[in-house]
Amino acid sequence: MPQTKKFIIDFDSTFTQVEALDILGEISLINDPEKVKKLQSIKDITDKGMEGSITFRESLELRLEILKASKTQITDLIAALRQKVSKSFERNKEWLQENAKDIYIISNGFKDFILPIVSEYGILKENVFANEFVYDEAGNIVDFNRENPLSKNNGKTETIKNVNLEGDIYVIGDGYTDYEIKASGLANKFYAFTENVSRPKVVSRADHIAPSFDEILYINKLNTKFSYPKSRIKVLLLENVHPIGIHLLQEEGYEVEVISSALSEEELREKIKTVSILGIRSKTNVTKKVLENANRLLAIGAFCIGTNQIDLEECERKGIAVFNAPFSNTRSVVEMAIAEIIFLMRRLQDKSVGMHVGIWDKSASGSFEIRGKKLGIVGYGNIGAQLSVLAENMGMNVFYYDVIEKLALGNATKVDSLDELVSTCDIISLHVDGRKENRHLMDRERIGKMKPGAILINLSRGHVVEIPALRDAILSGHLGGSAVDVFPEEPKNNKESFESELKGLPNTILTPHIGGSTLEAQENIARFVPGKIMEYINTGNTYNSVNFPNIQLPFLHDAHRLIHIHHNEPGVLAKINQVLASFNINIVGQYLKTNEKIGYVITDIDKVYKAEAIEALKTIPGTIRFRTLY
Ligand SMILES: NC(=O)c1ccc[n+]([C@@H]2O[C@H](COP(=O)([O-])OP(=O)(O)OC[C@H]3O[C@@H](n4cnc5c(N)ncnc54)[C@H](O)[C@@H]3O)[C@@H](O)[C@H]2O)c1
Ligand SMILES: O=C(O)CC[C@@H](O)C(=O)O
Repeated sequence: MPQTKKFIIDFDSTFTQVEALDILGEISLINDPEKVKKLQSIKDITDKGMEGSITFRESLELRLEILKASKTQITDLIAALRQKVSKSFERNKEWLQENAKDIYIISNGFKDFILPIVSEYGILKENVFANEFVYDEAGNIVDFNRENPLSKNNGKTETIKNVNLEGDIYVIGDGYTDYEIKASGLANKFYAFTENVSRPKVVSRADHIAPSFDEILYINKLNTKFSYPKSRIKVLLLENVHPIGIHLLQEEGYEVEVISSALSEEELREKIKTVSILGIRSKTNVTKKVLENANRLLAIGAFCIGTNQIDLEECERKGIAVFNAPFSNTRSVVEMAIAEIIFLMRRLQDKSVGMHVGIWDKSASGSFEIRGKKLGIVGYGNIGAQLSVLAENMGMNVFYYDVIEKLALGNATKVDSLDELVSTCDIISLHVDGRKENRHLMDRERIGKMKPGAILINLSRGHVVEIPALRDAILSGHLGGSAVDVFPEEPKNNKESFESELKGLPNTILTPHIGGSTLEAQENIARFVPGKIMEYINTGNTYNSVNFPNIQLPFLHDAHRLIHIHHNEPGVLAKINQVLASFNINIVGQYLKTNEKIGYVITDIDKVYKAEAIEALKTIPGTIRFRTLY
C-alpha cells in the first residue's frame, strides 16, 4: 500500500549537518581580520533565533549584515553543503527519491543554496519553500525578499497554511520554528531531529526525539532499506579506544558511549543490559556473569589482539560474534622487544636509573652485543615470526618453539621442545597466546632450566610467567635480567597504582602493558575493528571473527537477508527451508557454515513475504538468534 504521510523537513542542521549561513561566513569572511569574532557572532545569533529568544527576522538581518556575501560565494557554499548532508538522509536517498511527492522542505534558509542540494535527493522544486536573496548588479547579497512569509516571524506556519496540505503531516526539525508548526495545529506530530544538534527547549516539546531519519522511518513502518535504525544500536566503548574508532561508529549512526577505563564485573553487568556492541581492550573481563545480562549484545570488538579476557564459548552460546585486530599492533610489539633485548644486554636500564641519582658507573661488566647471541622465541605466531626476521637482520641467531607446525622464516631454527629452547638460548622472548593452558608456562622449574645469566622477556600475557619464581631467579643472579609488560593483575586505569613483586629488581624493565601502544597501532586497530563490526551488522559477514564460523558473503541486491544462528544440531537447515517453503518464499541464495558449537545460516530471499514467516523462523528449535537485513 502506498504511504500517505507527508513529511515537512527543515534544512539547516536537519537535512544538512550544519547551519548554511555559518558556512557561508567561513567563505565570505575568509580574509577578514575579525573573522573568528564575526563567525562566533553569527553562531550566537543563529542559536538565539533557533531557541526563539530573538525574532527570526532580527536574526536574519543581523547575520546578513555581518556576512557581506556574494553570488559566487553561494556557488562555493553549495559545494561545501554537498559534503555535509546528514548521514541518515544520505543513507535513505532512495527512499526520499521514491517518495518525493510527499516530502516538503520548509526552511528559513535560502532557496539559492537549498534547491541545488535537495534536488539531488529527488525533492521536487515546487515542494521547497525557503527565502530568496536579493543581489545588486555586481552580485553582492544586499537584502532578502521581504515579501516571502518565511522571512517573517511565524513564517513556517504561514507558509504551510498557504500550501494547504492534506493528510497526516509530520514535521522534522531541530529548531523552535519547526515545533511551532505542530503547536499551531498544522501538523500531527513534531519530531525533534537530534542527529546534529539537540536543543533542550525544542526537544522538550517534541512528540518524539529522532536521533536519525532511520528512526522516523522505522517508527512509521516505512523502513525499506534498513531493518533497524542504527541510532537505536547502542555502542559502549571502554579503555581509551582511539578517537578514530569512536568517530567511525558515530558516523555509522550508532549511539556511542565512551568510558576511558575498564569496568569491574559488577559495573559491566549492569551497563551491558542495553548495549548492542561492546568495544574493549585487554583489561575488561567479559565473563559469563556479565554475559547473563547481555541480551541485546550482537558483537564484541576487542580493540587488541588478545581475546582471553572474553568468555568466547559463552559468547558463542549466546550468538554474540567477537572480532579482534590480529595484526594491527604486531609491529609495535616487535620493535619494543628488540629495544628491550638491547637495553637488557647492555644493562642500560640500571645505568640510566643510576645516573639520575648521581651514580657514574662506566664499566663494560655484564654488557654484551646482541650480534651472534641466541634468541629463543616461544610462540611463532604473528609477533614471534616478525621478531624472528628483525632479530636475524640484527645479527642474532634465532631459534623458536611452537605447539603447532610453523614455517621457519629466514635462517631461524625450529626446536622440538620448550625445555631445549630455554636451556640453550641467551634470551627467551615469550609470544604465546593467552589460552588458559599457558598459565605458568614459565614456572619455577622451567625458569630454573634457563641458561645462567639469560634474559626473559614477556610481552604476551601476565599469567604465562610464575612471577615469584622470576623474582627469585633475578635476585639470586640466575637470570641476568627481565622485561615484563604484562601482569597477572593490572590496574584498570591510569589512576590506580601498580603493585608487583618485580618492582625494584635489578636489570628489570617494567612497562604498563604498552607493547601495542603506539599511535600507529592504535589508529590501525581503531579503523580495523569497527570496520569488521559494521560489516557484520550490515551484511552478516563474519570473516575474521574469533568465535563464529567465518563466512564472506556477497552484497545484498534486491533481496532480504535472513541471519539465523543456531546450536549445531541436526536438521536446523532443513527446518528453515521447510518454513520458507510453507510460506512460498523464493530463496535467492543460501550459505551455511558451522563450527563445533553453532551453525550460521544466511538466506537471501525475495522481498515480498508474510511477516508470520519471520515469526516462524524465530521459533525453530535450536535458534539462538535471528535477524533480518534489508
Ligand atoms: N604487550 C602487548 O601490548 C601485546 C600486544 C599485542 C599482542 N600481545 C600478546 O602477544 C601474544 C602473541 O600475539 P600474536 O599476535 O603473535 O598471537 P598468535 O596467535 O599469532 O601467535 C601465538 C602463537 O603461540 C603459539 N603457542 C600457543 N601456546 C603455546 C605454547 N604453550 N608453546 C609454544 N607455542 C605456543 C600458537 O600456536 C601461535 O603460533 C598474545 O598473547 C597477545 O595477546 C601483547
Ligand atoms: O592495548 C591493549 O590493551 C592490549 C594490547 C595487547 O595485549 C593485545 O592483546 O593486543
